[in-house]
Amino acid sequence: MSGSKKIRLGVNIDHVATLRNARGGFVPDPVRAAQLALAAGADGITAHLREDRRHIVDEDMIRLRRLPAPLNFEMAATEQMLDIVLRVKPNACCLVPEKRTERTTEGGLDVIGGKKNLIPFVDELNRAGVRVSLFIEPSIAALEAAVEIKAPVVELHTGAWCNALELDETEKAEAEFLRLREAAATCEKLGLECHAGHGLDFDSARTIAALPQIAELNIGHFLIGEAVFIGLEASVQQMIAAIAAGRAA
Ligand SMILES: CC(=O)[C@@H](O)[C@H](O)COP(=O)(O)O
Ligand SMILES: NCC(=O)COP(=O)(O)O
Repeated sequence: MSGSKKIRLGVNIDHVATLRNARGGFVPDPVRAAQLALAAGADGITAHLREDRRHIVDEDMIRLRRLPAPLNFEMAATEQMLDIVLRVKPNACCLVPEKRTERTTEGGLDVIGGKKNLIPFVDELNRAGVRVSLFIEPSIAALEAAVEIKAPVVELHTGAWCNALELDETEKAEAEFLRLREAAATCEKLGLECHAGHGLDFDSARTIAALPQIAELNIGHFLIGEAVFIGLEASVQQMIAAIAAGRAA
């Protein structure tokens, strides 16, 4: 697999909705953020319809789907979500674990314990023409389960690595990066398309972009936070430049 191919950037606009919901009402509008991100060069939009609707709500998904850009619909593997995703018909759907009390997605989907339920769930999405990815820990066992589940794509959870970098836990960060590197290489062997995301900033995105198997990065919280200081377009453009620099290194 060539590492020279451009990495797609999916901009996750969830936290524009977090800000909107803090006051109620309609502003700031995540759809406007999506339009700006696309104008700045993002390849697609990612949004997570959480079961508790803490940020993105159902109507946001319908409006995001009308944009002329790929929509990656993140959701828990529940019957209610399946019903919504089959109506919205996004280009892609990323299945993620959810816990009501978590502040953010704490780990990867339990693809080993949940295999029996995930096989028919993913089959239904595959048959509907929605490209499915599984948001998983960078572990070989999880990748092998993803193949059995017949998901064409996995998204490696980069949160543990990014947290270690942020806390200056050098040894842990190195160990987590090795896990990601090995998992990305295993994706290639198993025929899985490899995406990654969670907690990435300009530096970590540049570093992970050097892994030749990475085809797509989905990044949200940092970009929206940075937009407060430099604007969303500049934030997305700097991220695209960081990813391109990492890929070229
Ligand atoms: C799957 C995932 O973890 C993210 O896309 C997430 O939705 C970002 O926002 P929160 O985890 O804060 O809901
Ligand atoms: N799956 C995308 C994702 O997890 C985005 O996380 P973050 O960049 O908002 O931390």
